[in-house]
Amino acid sequence: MALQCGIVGLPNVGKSTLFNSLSNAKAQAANFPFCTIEPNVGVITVPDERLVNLAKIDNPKKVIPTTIEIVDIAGLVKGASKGEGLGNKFLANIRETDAIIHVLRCFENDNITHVDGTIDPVRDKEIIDTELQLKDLETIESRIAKVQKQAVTGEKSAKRLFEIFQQYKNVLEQGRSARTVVLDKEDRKLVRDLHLLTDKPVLYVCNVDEKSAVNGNAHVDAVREAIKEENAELLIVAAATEADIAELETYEERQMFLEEAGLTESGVSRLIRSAYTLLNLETYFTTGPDETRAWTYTKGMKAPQAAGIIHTDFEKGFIRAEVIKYADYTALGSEKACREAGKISVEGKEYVVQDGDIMHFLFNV
Ligand SMILES: Nc1ncnc2c1ncn2[C@@H]1O[C@H](COP(=O)(O)OP(=O)(O)OP(=O)(O)O)[C@@H](O)[C@H]1O
Ligand SMILES: [Mg+2]
Repeated sequence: MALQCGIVGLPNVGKSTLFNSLSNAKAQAANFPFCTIEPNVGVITVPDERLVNLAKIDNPKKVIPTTIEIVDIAGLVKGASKGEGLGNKFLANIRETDAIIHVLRCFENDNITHVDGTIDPVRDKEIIDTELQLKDLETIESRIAKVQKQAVTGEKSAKRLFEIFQQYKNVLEQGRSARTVVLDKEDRKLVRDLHLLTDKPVLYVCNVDEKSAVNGNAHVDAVREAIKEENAELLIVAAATEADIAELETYEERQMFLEEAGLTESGVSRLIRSAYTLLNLETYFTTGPDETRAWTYTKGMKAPQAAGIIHTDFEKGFIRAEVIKYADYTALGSEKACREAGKISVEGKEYVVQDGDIMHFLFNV
């Protein structure tokens, strides 16, 4: 299943415009608040030069990039956690995502309505954060009520859970996000089914005008200062410009347009790369005469789990993996040459897959 990133922000800040610049599925983007009600879902193929280079070597029948899903969600307003605006429905859409792309309006334009009258991305960010935190507080309070009894009489894990919930509650009550609570691996497992909104990794996208696409502006600086302690990524994107670029037919045209705007890489590529880092994702490849394909896995995964992404049987019946490094494959030009040069390593269940590995799994079922 593809990972999902949800685009959130106040109404009319450019969420659908950003969505349109990212995906081929088109959402309605217009200058009025609450233009989007039903979430728009788009699939983005992850651009990867290595996939192209491998395909050049093997010339397969099919080349399959890996994908992530982007969801354009309705705008959120103050009071959403209490059902204002599109309130709870909106929050349910966010709960289903793996990461949040938080769009902040950092462009001045008197013709585009701002629901709060002035351009102030730091205030906007706080409005959204507060709503998400209030919703999390509600979740945590109801969970605390449930484990309270067990925490006194029950097992050690229930006691620990109770402590962690209290920690979350304290943080949220101070107006901070759940992601500021740092847990070790064991504790993480305990709270796996909690799905707090403010625990999801977040990427801030400062939506600027075309002139500020490269260096940003004072609004961007203010956001950068405000998120300094959050351990979050910030990306400057001129969404309206990017959406125009995405409309162009050919790669050459798009490249020319980008250069005119002073950009070397499209916002789409930058955003996807950031989302990958944010979600702790890497890519391995499989390649041969039939198919060259990129697979997304979570950093640190061992060979059997990584094989399970292709098919659960690969994980269940895992025997071993043959691994070729991308650099060797492209330098030597074929699997045969790699074999002859001793560049294929045979790895077992404990092998930790590395970004760019070319994998061949052996399994029996
Ligand atoms: N960087 C930008 N510069 C100028 N105008 C922009 C920029 N980004 C978006 N806009 C304009 O802002 C308006 C609102 O954009 P959009 O519909 O994408 O907002 P939204 O956040 O999806 O709103 P809603 O929450 O109502 O769905 C549109 O007219 C769009 O063209
Ligand atoms: Mg919209």
